[in-house]
Amino acid sequence: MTDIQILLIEDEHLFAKAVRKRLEREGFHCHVVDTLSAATAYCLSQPIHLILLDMRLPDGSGLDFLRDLREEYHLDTTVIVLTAFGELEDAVTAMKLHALDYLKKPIDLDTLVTTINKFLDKTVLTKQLQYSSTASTEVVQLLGNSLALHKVRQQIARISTLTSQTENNPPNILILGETGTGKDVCAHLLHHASQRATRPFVHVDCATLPADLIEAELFGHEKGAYTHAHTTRKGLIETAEDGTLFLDEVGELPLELQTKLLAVLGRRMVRRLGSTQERYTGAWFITATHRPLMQWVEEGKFRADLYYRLNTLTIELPPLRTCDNDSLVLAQHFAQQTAQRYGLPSPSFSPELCEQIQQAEWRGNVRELRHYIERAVLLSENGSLALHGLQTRIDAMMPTVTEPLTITSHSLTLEQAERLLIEQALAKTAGNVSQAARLLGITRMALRYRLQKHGLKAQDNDELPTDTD
Ligand SMILES: Nc1ncnc2c1ncn2[C@@H]1O[C@H](COP(=O)(O)OP(=O)(O)OP(=O)(O)O)[C@@H](O)[C@H]1O
Repeated sequence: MTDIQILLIEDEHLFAKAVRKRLEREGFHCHVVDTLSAATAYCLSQPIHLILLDMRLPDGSGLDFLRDLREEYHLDTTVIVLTAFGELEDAVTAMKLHALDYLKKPIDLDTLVTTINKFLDKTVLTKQLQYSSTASTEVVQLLGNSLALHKVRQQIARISTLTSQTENNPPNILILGETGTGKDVCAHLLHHASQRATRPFVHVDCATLPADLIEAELFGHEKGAYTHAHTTRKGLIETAEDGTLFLDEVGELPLELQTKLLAVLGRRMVRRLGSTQERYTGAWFITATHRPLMQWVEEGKFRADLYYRLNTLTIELPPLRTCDNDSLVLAQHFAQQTAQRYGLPSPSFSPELCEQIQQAEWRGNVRELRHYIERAVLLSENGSLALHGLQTRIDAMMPTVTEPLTITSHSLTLEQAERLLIEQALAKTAGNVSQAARLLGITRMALRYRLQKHGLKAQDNDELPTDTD
């Protein structure tokens, strides 16, 4: 990663996710917000090199934001405007407000990256970009001490043993998991541990490719196959050769393409659009999705036969909140890594910070934790990590008390109130001690102590042995 910080202001979540992933692959840091108010708060608190600004946001117009940025906050951050069809006038106004460029939607991600790189070429950031092209090849790992992560690493190792000994087509792998849990990392690890490590690894993000282009992108086309096919081009399946084709967000594939993909997996033959010739593909198919694919099969949104074909083997990445203590292990790793990268003093974690990191929900999983920690390290003084924001996040997750507690002659004792709250928390979390502890704002250890004190029992469905608290 470079230290180039990009802020994407966009409320189309799938598109935003695709852009963010692509930019991260290029070695940039990308933070996404979906409202102008969040964007303003972010711009005023974080160093940003570039803003990608959508014109229509739920709480106002991108132009007003740009005007405020320049005239009220006097920020000259470079802005690239993303406009939809018919918003050309807005683009012109944006240029007058010193936007660097505008790109028309649907945005081609290659063009977006080229535009960003052109901007970087022109600035003093060039050096940092050169650093990124070497750093982006940094070895990726799935870190974490939890049992759940350990199981994932074991699965990867088992598949690697299988695939490192044979030239035959390895089994298709389906990687499942919430956003930010490490599905990309997992796909790369599988590729690098296989016999194919030195061959192509082609990453296709099915959520990014526009529906009308995706078929030509995947299968390629002959010259003249359709209006804009001016040359013959091979598709991404062919480009993967006998390496790996990683179909990310495979749940987003339109149904008719699911049928075509099923045929490729069955017969291992690909035919370019407009061609009669079939070509063999020896690519290893790894797919990933954050969607509940099985449920989608039941709802008719995803082909059952393709689902079963894709998940010869399934790897399920656990959400960070179910991997006790991993958030802290990862936080310390990311903090150390960031400090080293920027030549900062080794960060120190106070006991309160450790506790807060462990109690936070991390809905965006490892990605969110990583970004939070990287920011905290960059903003910290003398290596002592700042807590800004995290406490607010935790407070926001705590249930709000709508009625003030009052003492009456027949009210509960403190002891009884505590027991009642614990019982309610356990009922809410179906007996899960970790989740109940989070709800109550105490550590798992503290909750266990209180459970014992009140003679309460909880269903222990946690991942780790209790002494790891
Ligand atoms: N266990 C882990 N150890 C170290 N880094 C991790 C781990 N899991 C994820 N990361 C890091 O978190 C970030 C997000 O990971 P990744 O892109 O693989 O997630 P993802 O599941 O593919 O997300 P999405 O569904 O949004 O595509 C990356 O920077 C990755 O290196």
